[in-house]
Amino acid sequence: MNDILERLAIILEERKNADPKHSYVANLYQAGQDKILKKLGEEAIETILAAKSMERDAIIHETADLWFHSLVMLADYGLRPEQVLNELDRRFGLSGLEEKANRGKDNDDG
Ligand SMILES: N=c1c2ncn([C@@H]3O[C@H](COP(=O)(O)OP(=O)(O)OP(=O)(O)O)[C@@H](O)[C@H]3O)c2ncn1[C@@H]1O[C@H](COP(=O)(O)O)[C@@H](O)[C@H]1O
Repeated sequence: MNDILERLAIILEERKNADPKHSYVANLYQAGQDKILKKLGEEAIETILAAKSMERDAIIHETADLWFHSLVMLADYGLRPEQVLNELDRRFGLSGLEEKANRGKDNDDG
């Protein structure tokens, strides 16, 4: 399995001590949480627009930007991609419909 998410996470940690003049990621950290979240929102919108355009290369490019900025957001919060992958792994095989129905039961109980 490709380990690019983990390799990127290591770089993103290192960039916490890098010079913003020489690093896009260090620049984002310096600009702060609101800037990181703004970029994440922009990339989400650009991904949607690419999907609407139905241009496959654009969809891949914009989704990569979205995933990358999600990793920056996670790193900013001290979280690692492995934790998200573990959550997806935990959900694997559990139907979204089933999960939603169980959520309803939990609400009825409480
Ligand atoms: N994967 C990426 C990556 N994907 C996208 N980007 C940058 O994310 C930005 C996307 O912003 P936009 O497309 O909105 O373009 P923009 O107009 O330049 O952005 P703004 O001026 O609006 O902020 C661009 O500057 C891209 O270069 C990335 N920058 C870095 N990485 C990885 O992060 C590592 C560390 O990067 P540095 O910290 O710059 O060394 C690199 O070695 C790469 O592996």
